[in-house]
Order: sequence, then structure tokens, then C-alpha cells
Amino acid sequence: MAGQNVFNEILAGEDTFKFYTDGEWKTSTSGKTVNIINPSTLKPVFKVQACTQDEVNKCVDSAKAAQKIWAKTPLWKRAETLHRFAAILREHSVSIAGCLVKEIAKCQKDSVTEVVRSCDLISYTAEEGIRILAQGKFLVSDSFPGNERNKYCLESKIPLGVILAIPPFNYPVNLAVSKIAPALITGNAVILKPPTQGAVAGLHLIHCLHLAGFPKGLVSAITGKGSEIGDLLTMHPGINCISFTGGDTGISISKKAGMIPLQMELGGKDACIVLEDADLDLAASNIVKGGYSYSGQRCTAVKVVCVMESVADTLVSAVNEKVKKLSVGMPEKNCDITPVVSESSANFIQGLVEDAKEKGATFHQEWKREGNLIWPLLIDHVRPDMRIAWEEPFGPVLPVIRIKTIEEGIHHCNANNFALQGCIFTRDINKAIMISDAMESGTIQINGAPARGPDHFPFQGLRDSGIGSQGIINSINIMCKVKSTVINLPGPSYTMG
Ligand SMILES: NC(=O)c1ccc[n+]([C@@H]2O[C@H](COP(=O)([O-])OP(=O)(O)OC[C@H]3O[C@@H](n4cnc5c(N)ncnc54)[C@H](O)[C@@H]3O)[C@@H](O)[C@H]2O)c1
Repeated sequence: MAGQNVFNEILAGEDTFKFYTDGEWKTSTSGKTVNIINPSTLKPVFKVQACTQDEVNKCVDSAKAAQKIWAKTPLWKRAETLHRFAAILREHSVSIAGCLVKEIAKCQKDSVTEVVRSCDLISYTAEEGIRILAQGKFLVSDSFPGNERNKYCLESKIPLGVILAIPPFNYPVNLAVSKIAPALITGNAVILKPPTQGAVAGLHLIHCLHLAGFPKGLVSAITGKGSEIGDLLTMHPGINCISFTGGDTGISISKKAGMIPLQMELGGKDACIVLEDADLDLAASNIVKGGYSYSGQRCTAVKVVCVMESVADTLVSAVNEKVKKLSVGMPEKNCDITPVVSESSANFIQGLVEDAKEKGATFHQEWKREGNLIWPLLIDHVRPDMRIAWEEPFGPVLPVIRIKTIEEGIHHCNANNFALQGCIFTRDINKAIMISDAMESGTIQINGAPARGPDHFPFQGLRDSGIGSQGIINSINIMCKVKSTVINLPGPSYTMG
């Protein structure tokens, strides 16, 4: 099984990939493909199938049938198959990372880290699933007023059915398995709709799953244009839950979806509040790591710094010193700053930068762009009338707002539609807790940059940043529903020990 050839089965020709349904790799009857553009070269690098509506319907039918069998598979066997999947994925982590480098311009070492982290996530989910699903609840009736102890209620967790998993481009492997693994351990079937950029890494991931021996039809991977098959998938009556990570598309999906559980993780504009008593070197390191890693294309990137005016000059110069040291170039060379995912994304970032420039922000570096490669920028003296104060650039440009009071920083965090994470730098833990309580965001980090993970931590956004919560335990729970069985005794019965 070792070696690259194991993936030959998923190829439909040189650099063209099949889709996966009913336990087999197939070409679409549409005869059409979708191009994946390498963000570094701006040239097509791979092609994936443009699946038809008929193919989507067939996937859903197969998933429904396979799920019935899977739900009757003992939990320990489901866990065992997931562990096998993790092991196979680990074996191929370097070659899958190679796809990420070409499709999303993530640097080689971070791409490997993403795949390895995903293997750990799958194994952890298998273990956590065994513990969570092994236990139910036993309730008795006499705790509620007016009742005797004549009813016993057995509560257990049962699968939902077919889960639709839609990850975004920036973590196409990790955010696929964070949906697939909890869905499978809980006895559900999964349909993966990978992002176009990142689809090929996603298909490799699915082939590892195929090799692990899951039942035919239980998992499928449908590729194609979101605009052509997106609505059909997200509004399909055969889908019982949608787990989506991405941008505003998630808002429209949530409005169109039927009466099914939704786990939506959307964008963020994570604010970093820096107080006068902060360890400014620690804050600067975290701002640079948080703001510029993977060229700022992370939902939990630091996306706006709100710093107390009295320490702003010191903080800004510490950040600038570190920005100077960031290497800029191609992902194959493991540069810190690599090309952003698409030309439209680079144009959008440029628009935000130009708006800030026109409105008088201070630039600490010169604006420089070659193709999709954008040099890191720290934009100072940003004011609320500038777009970059509120919008998510998803690029290596970071605005700094100088604040006179802590309340100004809290207000900036709470006035935004996004509310994913935020962070505070201070040496005063009491202040930190009180500011954290006042910041209306899904997670607040104290003296550390925003981050998703470790993957078993809860992870959620408020307002336009999401619905529900992720993290291994929460994902397992969201992908089940509660079923209860009530035993009605002929008369009250009190256990005597
Ligand atoms: N909160 C989080 O956990 C988290 C994590 C990573 C990224 N993000 C967010 O994701 C965004 C960047 O990712 P992106 O550009 O891939 O997001 P996106 O919303 O453009 O796409 C996300 C996914 O939705 C699919 N899609 C597009 N149109 C669709 C439709 N009509 N129906 C069904 N699916 C459709 C895409 O193909 C992709 O797989 C940023 O806003 C970022 O903050 C959030």
C-alpha cells in the first residue's frame, strides 16, 4: 500500500481526479471538469469532476442505505475503522501535504502539520466517541412534582442520518476530518463537498478512508461548482445535518436549510486588546504569529489590534521588528508569507488597503504585490470609518486602532458582526477576566493569540460567526439526537439498595 501509486485509482487522467460514490471512484457523466488554479503560478494545476444533480441524488440514496448498516455496526468496530483510517492518512501525510502546497499555497511544513493534526483528531474522536456514546442517562419520575416513582426513562444518543460536510479552502483536510470523524463514530453517513481549492487534498483524504474499509456508500465526495450543486445539496431532503465552515455563504445556507441541525463556523474579525501593563514583547510575538501565519488566511487570525495609546508606539515598533523578519515567497520554500488563495482574494485585500490609505492610515511598510503574493503590512492609526477596521481581509495585512480607554476596545469587538474569538494582553488577571466577560465573542484568549484547538476544546462563533459549537466533544454531541425509552411500571417502585 505504501507509495504514491496507491492513489492511481482516483485519477481520471493526468492531473484530473474522479469523484467518490458508492465505494468507487468515477468520472462524472457531465463530461465537465472544474479547474483548480495554483495560487503561486496562477496556472491550472488540477481538475476535478463537475458532478451533476443526478449524481448528487444518487450519493444521497447510497448514503441513506449505507447508514442503516453502519448504525448497526458495534461502536468498538466503528472506532477501530476510524483508527485504521487515521493510520493510513498518516502514512500518506507528506504526499497529501504536497497537494495543499499546490492548491492553496500553504507552506510545506504547515501542510504536513495540518495532515498529521488531522490524524490525531480522527483517533481522538474515535476514543472520545467510545466514551461519550457508551453512556446514556437513567431518570426516574418522582423528582417531578405530583409523580410517584413508577416511570423509568432510558436516554441514549442515536445518529442523525446523513451529514453534509462542507469545509473551507484554508484547512481542507483538517476541517473535513473535524466533520467526518464525529459523524462516523456516531453512526452517521457523510457526504463531503470539498472546497474547489483544496479539493484534491480532500479526495486523497477520502481515498485513505476508502482503504480503511468503511461500508460502500457510507462516505462520498462530490465535487463541482458550489453555485451548481450547492443548493441541491444544502436543501436536499435526504440531508439530516449540515456541518459547514466558511464565509458568508454559510449565512445563506442557514436561511435555506430545512429543519435540521446546523453546525456553522463562519468568518471572524478577532480583536486583540493590549493594555498598558501588558508584556509587550509577548503581545507582539502573538500578534505577528496570530496575524500573519498562513498569510492571515485563518478564521482565528488576529484581524484588528486595539492598543492603549500610551503603549502603542512601543508595541507597534516591536511588531514591526518582527514583521521585518518574515520571509516572503513560495510555499515550496516554506516561506512565512505565501500567495493568497486567489486573484479575487488578492484584489479584495488591495481594495481594503487602498481604502485605508485614502482615508489617512499610517503604513509601516510599503504596499507590495506580485500576482497573489502580498507583502506583510501593518496599518496604523486605523479609524472606524475605514473598511479594514471591520472587514475580514483574509490576507497578511493587519490594522491597528489606538484606543484611549478599555471600553473603546470592548466596543470595537462587540460592534462587529463577527464574533469568533478575541484576545487580551495584560498582567492583571482580574482585569483580563472582566474584559473577557464583556467581550461578546465565542472564545477569548488571555495572553495568547486566538486559535482553534487543541481540537478537543470547544470552538464557536457568536452573531454572524456561527451557529453551534465545534471541537471534538461538541461535534460528537451535535451529530446525535437523543432518544428515550420510558418503562411504565404497574405501580410505584422505590429501590431499597
Ligand atoms: N469559523 C471557522 O471555524 C472558520 C475556519 C476556517 C475558515 N473560516 C472562514 O472561511 C472563509 C474562507 O473560506 P472560503 O473562502 O473557502 O469560504 P466560502 O464560504 O467561500 O466557501 C466555503 C465552502 O462552501 C462551499 N460553497 C460555496 N458556495 C456554496 C453553496 N452555494 N452551497 C454549498 N456550498 C458552497 C465552497 O465550495 C467551500 O467548500 C473565511 O471567511 C474564514 O474566516 C471559518
